[in-house]
Amino acid sequence: MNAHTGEREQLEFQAETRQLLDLMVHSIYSNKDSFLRELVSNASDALDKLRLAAYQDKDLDADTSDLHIEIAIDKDARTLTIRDNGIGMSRDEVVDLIGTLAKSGTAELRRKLKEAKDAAASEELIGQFGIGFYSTFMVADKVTLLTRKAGETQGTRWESTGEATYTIEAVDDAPQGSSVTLHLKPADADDNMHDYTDVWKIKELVKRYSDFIAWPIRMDVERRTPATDEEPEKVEIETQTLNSQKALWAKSKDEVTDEEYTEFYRHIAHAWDEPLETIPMKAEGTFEYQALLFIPQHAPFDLFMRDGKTGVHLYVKRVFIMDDADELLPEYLRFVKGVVDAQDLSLNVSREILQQDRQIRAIRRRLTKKVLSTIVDIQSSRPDDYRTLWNEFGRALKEGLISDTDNRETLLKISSFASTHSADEQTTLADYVSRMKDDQTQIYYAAGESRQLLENSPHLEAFKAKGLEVLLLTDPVDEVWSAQVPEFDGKTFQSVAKGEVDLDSEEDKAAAESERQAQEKEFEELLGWMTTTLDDHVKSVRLSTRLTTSPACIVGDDFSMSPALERMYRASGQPVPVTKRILELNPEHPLVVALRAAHLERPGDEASAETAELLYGMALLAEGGELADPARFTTLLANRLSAGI
Ligand SMILES: Nc1ncnc2c1ncn2[C@@H]1O[C@H](COP(=O)(O)OP(=O)(O)OP(=O)(O)O)[C@@H](O)[C@H]1O
Repeated sequence: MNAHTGEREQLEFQAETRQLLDLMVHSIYSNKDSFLRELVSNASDALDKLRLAAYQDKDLDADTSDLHIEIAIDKDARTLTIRDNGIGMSRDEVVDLIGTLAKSGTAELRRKLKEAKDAAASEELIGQFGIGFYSTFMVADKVTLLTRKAGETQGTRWESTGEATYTIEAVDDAPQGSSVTLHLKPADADDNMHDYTDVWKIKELVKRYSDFIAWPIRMDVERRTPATDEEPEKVEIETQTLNSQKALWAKSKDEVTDEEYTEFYRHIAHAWDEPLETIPMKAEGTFEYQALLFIPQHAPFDLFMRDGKTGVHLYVKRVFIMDDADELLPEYLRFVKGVVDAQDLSLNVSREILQQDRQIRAIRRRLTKKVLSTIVDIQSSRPDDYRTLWNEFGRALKEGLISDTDNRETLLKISSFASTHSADEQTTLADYVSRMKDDQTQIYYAAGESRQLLENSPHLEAFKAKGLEVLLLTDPVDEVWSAQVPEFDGKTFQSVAKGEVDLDSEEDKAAAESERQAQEKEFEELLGWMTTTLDDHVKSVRLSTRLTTSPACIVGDDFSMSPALERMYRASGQPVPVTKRILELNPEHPLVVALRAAHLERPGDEASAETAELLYGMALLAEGGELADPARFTTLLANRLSAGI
């Protein structure tokens, strides 16, 4: 749609945006000052983008001679304007970026905000999602955005009161870049709403939130010379630069305050919370670079989304090159935010070049090791922070167990898992090993969809009876790493649902073995017959050493895929052949004993075949599996029950 100057259109906000705006207007967030940080942050990004665009496209018709941010106050009109001469936005971009919430996950944010009971909970959520431009409606009852994209001639004016609609019109004389004018609500000290037309307040906020911004933030300030006997009062306007523009990553840790680090983190990560840990790094020598990394306190909502963002920005000699430089850290550390400033790369380095660059690979190795060793330190010295970190990012870190064999040992060390040892505390592998029984040689684990399902699964019966601790793994990624990681501290990982388990202690072994042989003989006929009868469903039927109370369970081969993993692959659209597993029977269970007797007495009896099939179905249900034909199962069950009554 093309509009010309004078044609003002009224458009509606997308429903989700409207609700989010509503929350902003009625201001659930107590730190109202932060709108300024958001606007300055956006302006700074726009300047970064323009510098880069001009560098990459020599023909771009843009003015890059004095890139800066300007803040203007109009006390009489009660407006505050934040202006930049950066990249600007086209009309379509304004509609897309400002009129709709293009971000995925917005619906989720809204739902969670509704559930959030108090301001603290809301703030936490905003920290997770970020609300950027919309934060202006916390302090303004009308916002005007005037913008012109660098290289284009026509500008756009957008205006809204934060209600259902906004207006948009084309303008001919807009300067390059964007200016956002806030028509301020009345100041209200009780509601943390300061007077944002107060020069000192603005100076203080810029200093506090945006001092490190690399571009000058300027403001015209009145300078009054008091009247003397000879001269009347003189009022001059002086343009001041409010920020020091110092790159924090180039400073050593003791030169920077925690507040400065926090504000920088918020700028770089588009976050509203505080970092859990700040990691400054400096490398001199062959590859010179500085890095400043942050581990957040909260996982972003898109941590597990396909197009989720990675967090490290690349600079070359202080010049912003790209955000989301995903070559700088492995994917499993995508929650780490920050910047890397490399000295020896070319300014027009592309993503493709990054992938092959030796220096980048060396930086990536160093950063990875540093982040992991930092987590090791947090684990040993700040248990509460470690728990937060693991709860938020453990699932991502466990992906590293699969992809990063170089750091596997460290990753195993920092991992924690639920276990049968405690109902609410997770355990490290080292702690598990310290509790192992004298003759225990393996680390046992059960993998599945929920703790409850695993705890009650027949697979765990003998482990429980013998007091053996079992890790309870419920993340999809657990199924994958546990099958690939060979060992921890010399102990192999053994699934309770795979292979044959031998839980007898050394002294009991001989007795158990001879009893087993006797039982094998006794049940030989039944097992052979059941294997044939259930041929469509299972690979074989055998006696179990893991059951104490259930009649039967189903187990996989040592290397077969578990049913949960099969379902996961199928859900993601990958074809997976059906693997037949093994049905194990509990030779002590009355039902199994009776079935053996019935089969011997009346071979070929339909009732025995039905009972065999029911046993298989029950074992499947007990592990949380799904019946292929539930209607048939219920019919068989009804038959058997009525025959018994
Ligand atoms: N001053 C500006 N100049 C150019 N583009 C801008 C400017 N301000 C905002 N934008 C565009 O609008 C988009 C949305 O801005 P908004 O502040 O809502 O979110 P954000 O900065 O992307 O992320 P966050 O919500 O985490 O702050 C930006 O990504 C940017 O593309």
